[in-house]
Amino acid sequence: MSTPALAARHLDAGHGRTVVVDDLTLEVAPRTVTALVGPNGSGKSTLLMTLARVLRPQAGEVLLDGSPLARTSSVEVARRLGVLPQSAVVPTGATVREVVEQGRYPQLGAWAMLRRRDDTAMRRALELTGLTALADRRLDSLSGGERQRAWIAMTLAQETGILLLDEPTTYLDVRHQIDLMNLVEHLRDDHAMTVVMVLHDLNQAARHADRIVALRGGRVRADGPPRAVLTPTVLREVFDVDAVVVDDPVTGRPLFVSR
Ligand SMILES: Nc1ncnc2c1ncn2[C@@H]1O[C@H](COP(=O)(O)OP(=O)(O)OP(=O)(O)O)[C@@H](O)[C@H]1O
Repeated sequence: MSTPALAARHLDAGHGRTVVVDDLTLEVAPRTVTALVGPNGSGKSTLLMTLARVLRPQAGEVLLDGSPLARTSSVEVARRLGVLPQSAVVPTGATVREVVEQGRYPQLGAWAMLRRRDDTAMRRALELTGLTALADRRLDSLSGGERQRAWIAMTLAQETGILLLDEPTTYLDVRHQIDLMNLVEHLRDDHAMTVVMVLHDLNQAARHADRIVALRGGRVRADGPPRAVLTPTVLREVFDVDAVVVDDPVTGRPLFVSR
């Protein structure tokens, strides 16, 4: 396998002294989409935020393109890794355009030449999230879904090779959920990006991810392609759900239906 885009080695992660993620080892191949799933409190966000260096590992290490994340500069991390956290503080008065522009800060260099690229990156991020018409609206005047799309646009404007998304479809109506999942696949296929995202919708994970990692109690309980993870046994063991798994009539991927 080529150097993993991201790797966790014997990672312990948590909050204060509480260990949430316990001795976790994981390698994420470049140009893949990985879905992290698991019950509430199983450690998905804690893991994602530790991979993003928002949280410091309690033990073990995270590698970004093979190099220790802890020894990579903050600017370099921000250039290579975009993060959409579960909740973000809405800046009072800021417009969508201003928020998305913040995504460009890590890329800003001393050369004025870069401005053109910034404009292009911002325009593209607004277009991809369907926010062009709302660019001058204040973020605090938007609906929950529009605001969520603005955060996603900010993350996209960063133009990183890796995206870590925590429940990106939260607040989105079904049309925008589909658009976002298609966008994730487009970023992988046409822009060689690596995406790790926390999802609660298992059918969405099965449909759009190459790999599903199921956590419970801070440990990996199942890991593999959707067909290997979305099984009645895993659904029972990880989620306490009694379910049947059928073939999605559109994609042929596994689709679960609870009993
Ligand atoms: N800031 C914090 N301080 C202390 N404990 C925390 C903090 N954030 C999360 N936890 C605890 O860590 C554990 C794992 O939380 P985490 O948010 O990683 O789970 P999750 O799988 O993402 O859950 P959910 O599906 O509910 O979003 C939970 O028991 C939670 O209460």
